[in-house]
Amino acid sequence: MSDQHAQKQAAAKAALRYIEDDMILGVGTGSTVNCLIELLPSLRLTGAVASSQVTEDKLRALGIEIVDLNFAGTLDVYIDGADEVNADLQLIKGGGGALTREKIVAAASNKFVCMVDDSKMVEFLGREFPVPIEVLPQARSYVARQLAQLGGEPVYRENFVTDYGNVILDTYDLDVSNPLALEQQLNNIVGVVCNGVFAANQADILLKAGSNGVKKIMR
Ligand SMILES: O=C[C@H](O)[C@H](O)[C@H](O)COP(=O)(O)O
Repeated sequence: MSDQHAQKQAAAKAALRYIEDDMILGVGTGSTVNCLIELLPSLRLTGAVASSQVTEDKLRALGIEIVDLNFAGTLDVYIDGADEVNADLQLIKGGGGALTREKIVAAASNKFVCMVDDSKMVEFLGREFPVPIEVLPQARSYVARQLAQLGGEPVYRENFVTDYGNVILDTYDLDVSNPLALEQQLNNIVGVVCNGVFAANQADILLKAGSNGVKKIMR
């Protein structure tokens, strides 16, 4: 087992304290969340709102009831990972392509608990990891030109279709110095469904796992 995997498991274990009996839990997507999903059968959940088809399938396989967000109301807690996190608990997400459904569930939750290993912490978002942008297929080329005008370098994610039937432009070199402003600016491009900057829906609590254990950071 790699150190990094052990750290993901430690972060997932630490996240259990935010889950209460009879809760409908918002569940994210990715390898860190997969460590959490393995622990869920021992809990007494009413059900879960899944942030992707992949997560939904994993939860179902473990016998966890899937709840449609439209019938769940506001969730108490959403737990997910991230691709990059800055000191203000703003995030880049969407490496697995689930950003839109993830942002919806995060927005519909009172508390967003984010679990990461040390490697995800950055001083500046977007310097290494590109910003994933979900785009309506027909608008792909137009949106790519708009992103280039903003100084970005969009790369079409080949052989990938989102849960909503859209495509992803992984965009390098965007200026993410003001994440909230960039998030809004990207949303304003016609044809963009959602972008992977989570500034308006940043994490409330960060569980950061490192070689010395899991540190809790509050917003
Ligand atoms: O679309 C995928 C999600 O945003 C994931 O939460 C993110 O990519 C982190 O995944 P992992 O825990 O595998 O690093």
